[in-house]
Amino acid sequence: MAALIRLSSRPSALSAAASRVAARCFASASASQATPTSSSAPLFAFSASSGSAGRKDAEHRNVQWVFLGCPGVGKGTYASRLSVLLGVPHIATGDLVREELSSSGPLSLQLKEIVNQGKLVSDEIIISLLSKRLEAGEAKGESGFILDGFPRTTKQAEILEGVMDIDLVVNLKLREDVLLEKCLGRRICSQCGKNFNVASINVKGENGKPGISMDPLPPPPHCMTKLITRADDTEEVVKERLRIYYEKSQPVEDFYRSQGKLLEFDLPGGIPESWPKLLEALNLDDYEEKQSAAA
Ligand SMILES: Nc1ncnc2c1ncn2[C@@H]1O[C@H](COP(=O)(O)OP(=O)(O)O)[C@@H](O)[C@H]1O
Repeated sequence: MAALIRLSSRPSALSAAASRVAARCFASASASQATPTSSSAPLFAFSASSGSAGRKDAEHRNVQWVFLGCPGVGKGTYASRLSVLLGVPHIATGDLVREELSSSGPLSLQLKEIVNQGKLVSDEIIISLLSKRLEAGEAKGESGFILDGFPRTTKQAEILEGVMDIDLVVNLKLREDVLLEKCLGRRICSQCGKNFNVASINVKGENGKPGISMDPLPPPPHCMTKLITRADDTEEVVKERLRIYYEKSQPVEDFYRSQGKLLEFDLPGGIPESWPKLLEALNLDDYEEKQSAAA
């Protein structure tokens, strides 16, 4: 599929946009009326595999993509790989929440209770954390982003749409029984922060659903003794997070589907099978080869 990735010809002005995101959120009355960017906004077609003219031009910004998908689907894994490939920051709101949790800031206790029950943090808090991250990024000269875990409610999507042009929304999909196993197998290195997975998944196909196998993603020896499990990766909490995803976050898929921005991607297996297929779906397969040849 020749996915043409459309970039706005407007410069990103992240800082201004970030402040507007926060302002929008707190002005709740206007938030629900935020108008989605029309497809007639000044856009130019950009084939991400054909030289990325837009990204070289100082006047234009880098990609602004969103990753959607249930807990455990692999948003973080694929968003972070793409961020390295495209040279854009990977911004995961779950990471921003966990950073806040591990600080002794005033929000920490309040957030801990919400997150450990598998509930969503309020739109106000999450947008304030995201705004701060975007502002810090802009100060460092960042352009573009791959958002992971945001937006998670239609209100968040409307607020974002009111201030930024999202080029593409990738919706990662996986069977629910596999999602649960993947969440329960997830481990994080408490020192380097990298994610691993000890689950070995081998589910047979049934009732028309294809089978799926995924090898564990083992940590290197130096991380082995420092592995921790997220407090919200217990069976009970993962089931609650999945329930909340279907209730609150699935409508976000419809929001972007109706704008023609949603790329549905069924993961065919683990990273070795899925990564090349995802690049193909994004029309980035050549891009990876060119990048490694240039390195
Ligand atoms: N956009 C958001 N809106 C509200 N809460 C969020 C958002 N992003 C993250 N969180 C909070 O942080 C927790 C962890 O998020 P994340 O790491 O993205 O988990 P998941 O593995 O469920 O995708 C969520 O369960 C939720 O409490």
